[in-house]
Amino acid sequence: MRLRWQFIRSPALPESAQWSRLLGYLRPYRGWMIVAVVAMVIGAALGLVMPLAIGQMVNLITGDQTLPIGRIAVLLGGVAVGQTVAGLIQNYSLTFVGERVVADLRLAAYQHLQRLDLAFFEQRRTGEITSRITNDVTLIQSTVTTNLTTLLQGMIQLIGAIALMIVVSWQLSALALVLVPTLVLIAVFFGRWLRRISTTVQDRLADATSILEETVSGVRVVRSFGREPYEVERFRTAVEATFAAAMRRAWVRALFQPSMSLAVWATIIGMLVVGGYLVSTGELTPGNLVAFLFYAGIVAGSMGAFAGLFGQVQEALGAVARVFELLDQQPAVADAPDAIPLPPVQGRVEFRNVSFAYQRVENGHTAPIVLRNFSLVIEPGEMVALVGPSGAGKSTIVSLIPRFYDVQDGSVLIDGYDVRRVQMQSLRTQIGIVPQETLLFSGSIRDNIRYGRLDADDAEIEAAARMANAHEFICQLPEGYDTPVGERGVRLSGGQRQRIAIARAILKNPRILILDEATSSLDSESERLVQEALERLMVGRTSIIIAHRLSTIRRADRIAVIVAGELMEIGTHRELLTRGGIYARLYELQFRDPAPVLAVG
Ligand SMILES: Nc1ncnc2c1ncn2[C@@H]1O[C@H](COP(=O)(O)OP(=O)(O)OP(=O)(O)O)[C@@H](O)[C@H]1O
Repeated sequence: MRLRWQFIRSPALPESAQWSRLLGYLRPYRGWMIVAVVAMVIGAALGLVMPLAIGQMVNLITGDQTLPIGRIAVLLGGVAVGQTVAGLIQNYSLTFVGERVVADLRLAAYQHLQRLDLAFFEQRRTGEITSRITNDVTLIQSTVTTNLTTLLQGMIQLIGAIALMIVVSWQLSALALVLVPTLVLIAVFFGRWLRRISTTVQDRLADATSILEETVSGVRVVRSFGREPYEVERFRTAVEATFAAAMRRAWVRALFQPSMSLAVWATIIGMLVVGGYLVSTGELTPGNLVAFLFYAGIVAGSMGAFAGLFGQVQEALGAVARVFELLDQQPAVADAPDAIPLPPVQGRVEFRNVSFAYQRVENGHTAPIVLRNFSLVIEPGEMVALVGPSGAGKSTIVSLIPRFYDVQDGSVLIDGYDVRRVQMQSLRTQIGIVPQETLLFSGSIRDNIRYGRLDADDAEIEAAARMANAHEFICQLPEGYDTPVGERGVRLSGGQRQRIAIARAILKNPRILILDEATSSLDSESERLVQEALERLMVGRTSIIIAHRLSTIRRADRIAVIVAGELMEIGTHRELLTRGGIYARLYELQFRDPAPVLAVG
């Protein structure tokens, strides 16, 4: 199924504005474009000389010709060589411009993507975003280059050929004026029909592909429910639908070719009959008749090409609109124009009367408030554990510190600086995040740790890995630090990935640390290694932990109990227990429940 894009739509640009914007991308390469256009004009002009030369050759054979054969041969040879060279130059320069524009657009779109806020990514499917930067940009490539020049070339040839046809024989031209457009109309009719059916074939194929994708990535679900026969049946239905659509297309294609050749032959015969009559009356030389037929062919070819172009240009216009829409997407969270760099901080984090709701655009519903008048001050070097039921807003609270989202009310302050007043880069370099699930990028273990600080040398990486209790297991991998990880690399266990994340954070050396403790329990040895690494990491930093384990909570300087987006209690473990409130109840539950999880989330 194809979902519609859910971009926050800026008013769509009119087509002409999109064209001129697209042409803007050609501007840096106008030198190459000029070369291509000149080559194209020369090629088209030579193409128009060719029938004349062939006509002369025919006249020579039939004895109606005065030009010596040597001259004609040189002319024909020259035209052929000239056309080849012009074609070569045109192709190369056009490909160059096309590929450059694609590369520039892709880069611009990717750079823009990196500026967009997290909410943008959460509201869209990954495939849709990547498709804009890959498929849509590629579609544009042919428009900006080949299609534009084909149009230009076709026009030159069309006008030139019609003019020469009239010069050669006005009577035949009048006939052609009726016959050739009929031919083109037939081609256009079939072309449209074919395109419609082709779209259906593509849609059916996409249905089958999405079943394939879903069941490959969700193979565990399929197996665990024993749904293999069901999935095969689902796939079979989709494949058969594709087959049926493809056969309808085959039928139209099969009909297309003979009908077209019939129409072409009828046209040629018509012209030959009238032309033959004109030759017999001496009004036309045989060579001119041949030349005329060639020009008629060129006219038909150019008209057919225009018809084909129309569809392609429409398709490309859609792609252009989609790419520009992405480029025009404004980040909801961006540096203020007068943002200052955040100086190195001590690490005091303050939430001052914060109210927050996620802005969801697609349903038009008012987003529920997640945090209500939330205030909390965390002193430099302090370790605060956030606890509370699932969905209480713990992850939301920590995501406001690096300004992943902007608050609707109140403010988040770091060392007294409002996070909206400072440059995001300077803010985020001072914050380290160790998530529940660590994403490793494709590359080696070393590259993945270096992600914490790109200029770190090998010794620093190793030291960080040692502190994170990761050095030992890394050394046991087949290629040590150079072992590839990620999609096609080794698969690391949950505990190992966490220790890589900790090593990254150690290398980054941030003043403020955000930890989202993993909920899935590790085996006790792995747990001990992770805990030890975390403790080393937290020393001397402000740490905010979304805590799930009692051991972590006990160690915290203060525990903040969050329920439904509000701070219900705060204090040390002991204080909160003696208070006998929500925390005490949660703690009691903890003892009745053997799982070492306080906040289920
Ligand atoms: N990216 C998001 N977009 C929209 N709503 C969200 C988003 N993330 C969380 N929410 C909603 O905000 C509320 C708070 O979620 P949050 O993840 O902060 O809770 P939590 O206490 O961290 O829960 P858990 O322990 O289960 O992770 C929930 O109702 C959730 O549905």
